[in-house]
Amino acid sequence: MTAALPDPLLALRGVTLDYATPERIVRATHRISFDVHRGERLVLLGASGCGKSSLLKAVAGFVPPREGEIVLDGQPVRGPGPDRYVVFQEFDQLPPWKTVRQNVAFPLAVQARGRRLDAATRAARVEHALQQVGLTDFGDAHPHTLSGGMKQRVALARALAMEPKILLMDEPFAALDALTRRRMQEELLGLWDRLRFTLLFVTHSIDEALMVGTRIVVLSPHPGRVRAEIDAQDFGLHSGGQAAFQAAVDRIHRLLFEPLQAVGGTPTPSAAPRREAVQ
Ligand SMILES: Nc1ncnc2c1ncn2[C@@H]1O[C@H](COP(=O)(O)OP(=O)(O)OP(=O)(O)O)[C@@H](O)[C@H]1O
Repeated sequence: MTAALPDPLLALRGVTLDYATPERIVRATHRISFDVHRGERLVLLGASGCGKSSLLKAVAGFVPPREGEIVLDGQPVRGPGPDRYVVFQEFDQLPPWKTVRQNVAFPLAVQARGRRLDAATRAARVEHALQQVGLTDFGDAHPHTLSGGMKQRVALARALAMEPKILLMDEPFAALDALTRRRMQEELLGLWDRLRFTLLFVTHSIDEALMVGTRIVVLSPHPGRVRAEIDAQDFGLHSGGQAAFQAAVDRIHRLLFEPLQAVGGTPTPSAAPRREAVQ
């Protein structure tokens, strides 16, 4: 007997996203379906323009689907909400005049205007978030005195203080040099090891997808369709030189850039995505 999978935390069902421009309708994604389970690090991987950011915005509630639905913890997504937190490339954009503690408290204070969150609860959440990311001793420091990795931890503490059900990250490390990017990935995975938050992470780097994700949804070029789902649990930051890792990179490269027939798929728009382990 096979054990039933638990209900997904996040489910996208046939999500088509369109943008109306004065000249025409731009289709960003076509009938995208995938699940994200609790504690999973799901990566959306695809070439520029395949609709990754649009999907993230739709999950965040900023772009309504043209068709299909997005369900978070059993509730249809109808707009933005505190149960989802988007971590932008903000590590260097923390207001420099605010201390670390004030930076972490800020989104919570903004959100509290619409909700009943008293000051004591907010302060407790801030301290807890600082402790979760190991920055308790730096609460009174200002961002310019911190390393890049510590700034990322501040950004994540801001998110954790909001207690969202899922963290959404859109190419957070794209603008960084290779060494810094690597350090940031280490910080992120180190925190995940301790806290096991649920992460939906967008990238166009195959290596990053394999290292950061426990599972990868590979999207075809514009408009994005699900091309394959890849199990990446066995890869991590230190898999780089391994033959199995290189084989996975090559396979995903083919999935991304070769016509569907060439990699053994069915060339219909509604083709079911391939679910495969690449090791
Ligand atoms: N506000 C908008 N108005 C019109 N078209 C848009 C808008 N936002 C995105 N698009 C179009 O939707 C498609 C998907 O864009 P999106 O930014 O989601 O792709 P992406 O995969 O995140 O790309 P990148 O990796 O370059 O950020 C593109 O063709 C883009 O031009």
